[in-house]
Amino acid sequence: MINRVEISSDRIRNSNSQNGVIQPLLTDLYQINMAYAYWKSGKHDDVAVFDLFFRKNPFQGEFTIFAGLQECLTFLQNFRYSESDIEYLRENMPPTVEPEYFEFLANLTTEEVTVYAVDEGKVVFPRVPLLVLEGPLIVIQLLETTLLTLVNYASLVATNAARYRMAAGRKMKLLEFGLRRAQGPDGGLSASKYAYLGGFDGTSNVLAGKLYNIPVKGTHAHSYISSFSSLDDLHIDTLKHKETGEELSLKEASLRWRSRLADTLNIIQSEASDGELAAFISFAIAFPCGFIALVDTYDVLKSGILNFCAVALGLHDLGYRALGLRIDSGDLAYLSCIARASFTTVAEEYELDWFASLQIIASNDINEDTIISLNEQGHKIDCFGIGTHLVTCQRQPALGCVFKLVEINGEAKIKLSQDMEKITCPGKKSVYRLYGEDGHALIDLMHRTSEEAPSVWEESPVPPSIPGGQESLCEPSQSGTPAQDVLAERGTAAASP
Ligand SMILES: Nc1ncnc2c1ncn2[C@@H]1O[C@H](COP(=O)(O)OP(=O)(O)OP(=O)(O)O)[C@@H](O)[C@H]1O
Ligand SMILES: O=P(O)(O)OC[C@H]1O[C@H](OP(=O)(O)OP(=O)(O)O)[C@H](O)[C@@H]1O
Ligand SMILES: O=C(O)c1cccnc1
Ligand SMILES: [Mg+2]
Repeated sequence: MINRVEISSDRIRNSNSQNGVIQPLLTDLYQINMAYAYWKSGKHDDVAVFDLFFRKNPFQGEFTIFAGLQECLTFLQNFRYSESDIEYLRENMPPTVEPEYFEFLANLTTEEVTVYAVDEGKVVFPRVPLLVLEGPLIVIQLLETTLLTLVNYASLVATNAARYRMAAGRKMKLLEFGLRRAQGPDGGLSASKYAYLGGFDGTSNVLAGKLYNIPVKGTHAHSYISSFSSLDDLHIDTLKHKETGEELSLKEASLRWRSRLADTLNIIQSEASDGELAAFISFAIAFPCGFIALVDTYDVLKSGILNFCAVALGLHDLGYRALGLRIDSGDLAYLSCIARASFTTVAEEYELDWFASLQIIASNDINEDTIISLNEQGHKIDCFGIGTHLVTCQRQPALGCVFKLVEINGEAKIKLSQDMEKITCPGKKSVYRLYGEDGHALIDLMHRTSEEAPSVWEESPVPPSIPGGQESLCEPSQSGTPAQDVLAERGTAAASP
């Protein structure tokens, strides 16, 4: 399950450019101090093995999605202190530090480091190493903080996104809207990237779309609606018919439809906002093939739905189909049901089947519990736009991945603690995800690399009832239930999380 990966593989060379702040000085000072002390005490040639792992699943959940690997490998491949880095360290470390140390740092690369890793995007469990680094102690020590910062938030957001996906179901469209609320520009970019990895369909973050090839999507804000006060604010109200090219008034068409629809939908036309209608018409003229309207600026039931349907039908007269609407406040379950019922009524009344399946997007402080609650109540939403709680990981703001020394010069090392949770599993380990005959994953089995690999169809001494095999993770395995690789060879579908 945890395989050797090439730091300089094609997938790294071909990967998109890395955020400029990911560089060797993006670390804690104590790493560079330790490296000096190692160097000074002649530990240049010591070979170390470090495990990167977490102790507890986030969000009081049962799983974690591993993310950030590609960024780690790119970082390792490019690892090199620049001249200005060295200059900075020279000026900021104590004057007693020997000048030769800075020469040593200037020539440091990760060439002698071997990386073993779980595939990015896999489901992972506590205590199982996600990354194992083997190589010169000094170099690996210098990598700790950066690797942790690359994996911790990435995996947390990917896990959060996967949980939202599980709550919302496969069919629901999920858009990430979090940039404005993220922990700074960097957090915003990472959130967009790893929410997509965790199962979202797209992002509103344009730079993330460009850098990471994520679909970018967007509607409009309340400011667009409230910038129009009346129909007089419409400077342009015509649009070319999609097929004939004839220039026709979308305003006239929408107004005609609004009068008819007021009867059809039983809404008092005079209570609907003309400013909102003007905003919808102008937005539809700008995006006739992609018209989505935000309908809650004034009143969803008295104004937004009526104005949206009027412009959608006006657009239809001109040969275009609207896409849908977005609701950003109020009771999202109730309002979505009313919106859908209105679409169905219009579809039936005017024999326009497609109108019944217009998209309903909901947003506004949505979190996992909101989605679960909406499902229980029943709703007609097709797409959630989710920002704040997704990117800030409301329920748990950090994942606790750690990076621990487990072997030095072939000798296993342990960290003891009064706190049982903090005791490390010593030694270089291999990890096997064991699958049952039906293709479902049973446990992750971890043992010393020097021990024999588990073999197919041989009984495991590990009780299968232990979830994730976690309590037995430090025990050596003599044999095992069918292993993933062998099942794959036999053509059995291995459970891929
Ligand atoms: N039917 C529902 N069931 C459960 N939660 C809902 C439902 N409808 C909306 N929510 C959630 O309830 C909260 C409503 O928040 P709040 O009262 O601050 O917003 P609002 O008054 O509707 O709109 P705003 O203050 O943004 O104009 C949001 O988190 C929203 O996602
Ligand atoms: O609610 P989130 O999950 O963070 O999703 C993003 C929010 O950002 C936008 O408005 P913004 O919150 O800026 O303004 P608002 O308070 O008027 O909704 C949008 O309309 C959403 O409400
Ligand atoms: O496109 C949207 O509707 C959007 C984008 C960011 C934040 N809120 C909404
Ligand atoms: Mg909001």
